[in-house]
This record gives sequence, structure tokens and C-alpha cells, in this order.
Amino acid sequence: MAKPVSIEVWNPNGKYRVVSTKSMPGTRWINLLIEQDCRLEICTEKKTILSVEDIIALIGDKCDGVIGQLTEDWGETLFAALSKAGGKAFSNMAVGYNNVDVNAANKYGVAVGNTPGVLTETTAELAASLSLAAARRIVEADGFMRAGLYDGWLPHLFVGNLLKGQTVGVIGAGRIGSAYARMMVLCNTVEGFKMNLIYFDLYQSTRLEKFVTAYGQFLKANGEQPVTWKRASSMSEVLQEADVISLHPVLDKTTYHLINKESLATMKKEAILINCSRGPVVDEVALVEHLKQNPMFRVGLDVFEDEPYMKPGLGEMKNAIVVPHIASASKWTREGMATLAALNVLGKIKGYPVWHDPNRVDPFLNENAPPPAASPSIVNAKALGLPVSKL
Ligand SMILES: NC(=O)c1ccc[n+]([C@@H]2O[C@H](COP(=O)([O-])OP(=O)(O)OC[C@H]3O[C@@H](n4cnc5c(N)ncnc54)[C@H](O)[C@@H]3O)[C@@H](O)[C@H]2O)c1
Ligand SMILES: O=C(O)[C@H](O)CO
Repeated sequence: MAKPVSIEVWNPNGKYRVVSTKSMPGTRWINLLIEQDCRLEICTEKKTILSVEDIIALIGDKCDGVIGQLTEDWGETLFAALSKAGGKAFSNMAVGYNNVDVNAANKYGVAVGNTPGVLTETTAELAASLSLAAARRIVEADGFMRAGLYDGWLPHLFVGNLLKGQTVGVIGAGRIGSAYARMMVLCNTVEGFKMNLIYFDLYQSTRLEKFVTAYGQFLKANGEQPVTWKRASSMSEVLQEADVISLHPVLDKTTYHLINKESLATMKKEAILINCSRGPVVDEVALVEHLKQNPMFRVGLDVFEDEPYMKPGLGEMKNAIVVPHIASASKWTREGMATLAALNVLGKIKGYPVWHDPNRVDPFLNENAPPPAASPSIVNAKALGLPVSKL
């Protein structure tokens, strides 16, 4: 028998039982559920990553829906348990759902939600921060100051890279990759870094191309060097040409170890590599070796191959900046992710249709109006034949 797991209960007499495997930021998501007659149980276990057995215990005998986390293994076992308990909905509190076996969810008729859009800019900002920190060696310089090593200005002290006029490469120019590219090239209110853009994606990003073209024209009209863009025909073209490369694809079998010993060898010796997508997109052992061999090559990593661990040697590399998967960690975004995840589950429980455009979820995030009667983003809506909202 599974060990009981500690919980906090909201609205004990609610008709629908919804479980959240973690406490999530904000209270709007809680209020939205309890106003719609849900009994909400939030797991309060102290351990960071719940096991499949813990989650089975949380699901229990009757459960209408679960809000879960990207650290959990949502496969056949959990979807079978949820379905047996009468559950019809699961939502990750994340846009990435490589921890979810969507085929298993389909088999048990469980809708799978994710939280796109609300984290696009926040994640892109962290990728941009890592790019700047790596280019200007901020973490190294901070450590130097704290160690009391600074004894006066020197011409060679922590010389880094000027981004202006260099080329930024983006692999995976979807929502986040495009937002990052726009930040590195141009910006609506300030000048941006005026980098030229090269990107590789399975699909053309015409919106991004238009932005960069318009900014290039603006610069030219003002007597400045225009920025340029190029859609690469292969990832290797980006790796060879770009000075800063940021990874933003989904993780699947086409992107596993996209960056490996061979592809690293094709990059510029002083290139900067940023990963805010998923750890296994990079072969981390090969990366550590590359960092050792190329001290001017720098990386900024938010995600790791075997989270929460780093491969041996990575933590000692001065040319690596490492942060603990915090790219979406702004208050507004995390509260919004919680709201979207809760509404995904609630929508399915209430029999609402699925929102027609998961790239435009703003109406669900407006705190001053009730959310639309729809699930914001269900990734297997088509496979389950769920109706789409006409709102
Ligand atoms: N570090 C974090 O905290 C954090 C936060 C948010 C998202 N993410 C990760 O970022 C990913 C992207 O999020 P998004 O909202 O931009 O998703 P998105 O679906 O808008 O973009 C993903 C892009 O990857 C492209 N792609 C897929 N396979 C590819 C391949 N083989 N080569 C090149 N491009 C490929 C797709 O065509 C798409 O344009 C998520 O799946 C998630 O894993 C991480
Ligand atoms: O996929 C995601 O959403 C991130 O990894 C966490 O925000």
C-alpha cells in the first residue's frame, strides 16, 4: 500500500476533486477552482520531486483532474490510475511536456494541458541575461571582486565580447526563440543590441523576419548599419556563422543531443552558447570537454541533462554560467502558469471546449474579468476529438 502523502484542502465540500502535486504561486488559480465547485487538494510533502507512488497516493480512488509538474513522470502508470479514479484531465504547469507520455494519455482519454505564452518573454529575458552575462563575463568578474582580487583598473581585465554587429543564432524560432531573437536584435522601446540574426526552425518565422526587416530599414534611414536576417537551411549553418547561439526547440527525438562533440567542433572558438530549452538537447559530457579545450568559448545554462545534477566538471568551469532552471521564474509568469494549468483542468471537468489559439492566452490572464469558458491549451485535443471554442 502506498504511503499517505500530506495535503492541504480547500473547499472540502466541493463537487469535483482536483489535486495539485505542488503548491503554486498566487491565489487566483485556487479561487478559480473553488468558485467552480472544486475541492482542491494541494500536496504539502517537503520533497522536491514526487515519485509515481506518491502521485498514485494523491490521486486516490476518486479524482477528477490533476495539476502536475515537469519533474514528474506522467506515463502509462499514472494515466491508468487517474482514469481508474474517474479523472479526465491533467495539466503540466509548464509549456514543455516531454515528461508526459501523450500516447498513454490518449489511450485513457485524459486531456493533457500545458501553459504556453505566459512564459515567453520571461524565458527569453533569462536567455538574453545569460547571453549578456556570458559575453561580458559578469559572473567571473563578480567572483573576482568578492574574492578581494581587484587591485585597480587594467587594460586586459575581463575583456569580453561586444554584441553589436555580431550574429545571433537561434535554433527553434518558436514563441520563445523568436522573442529572444527580437530582444537581441531590436526592441520596441530601446535600441536593442543590433545583432544580425540567423535562425533555424522546421517552419519559417515570417513575423520575426518582418520585425528584423523593418528595424533594418529604420536603422538605414537613420544613417546606421542595418541589421540583417537569414533563415538557415540547416542547424550547422547557424552553428558555424553565429557568435551567440541560443537553443529554444522542444525536446524530442529530433533535438536530443543536437549539440554534441561534432557540432561543438564546428562552432567559433569564442562563441557563446545558451540553453534555456531542455538539458538533453545538449550532450553535457561533450560540452564540459569542449569548455576545457576552448577557454574563450562560453555557455549560459538554465537546464541540465540529468536535472537536478550537473555532469562532472561543469560546476568548476569558469567559462560556464549555471542557474537552476529559473527561466520562467518571474512572479507574473509563475502565477499565470498556475492559472492556465488550473483552467486547463477545470475546462475539461466542466465540459468546456478547447481555446482556439494556444499562442494567444491573454484573456485567461486578465485578473479583472472572468476567464473564457474554455481550456486554454490542451495538446492532445485533436487526438481526443475535443470541440474547439468559437469565442
Ligand atoms: N528553461 C525554462 O524554464 C523553459 C521555459 C519555457 C520553455 N522551455 C522550453 O522551451 C521549449 C520551447 O517553448 P516555446 O513556447 O517557444 O515552444 P514553441 O512550440 O513555440 O517553439 C518550439 C520550436 O521548436 C521548433 N523545432 C522543433 N523541432 C526542431 C528541430 N529539430 N530543429 C529546430 N527547431 C525545431 C518548432 O518548429 C517550434 O518553432 C519548450 O518546449 C520547453 O521545453 C524552457
Ligand atoms: O517548459 C517550461 O515551461 C519550463 O521548463 C518551466 O517553466
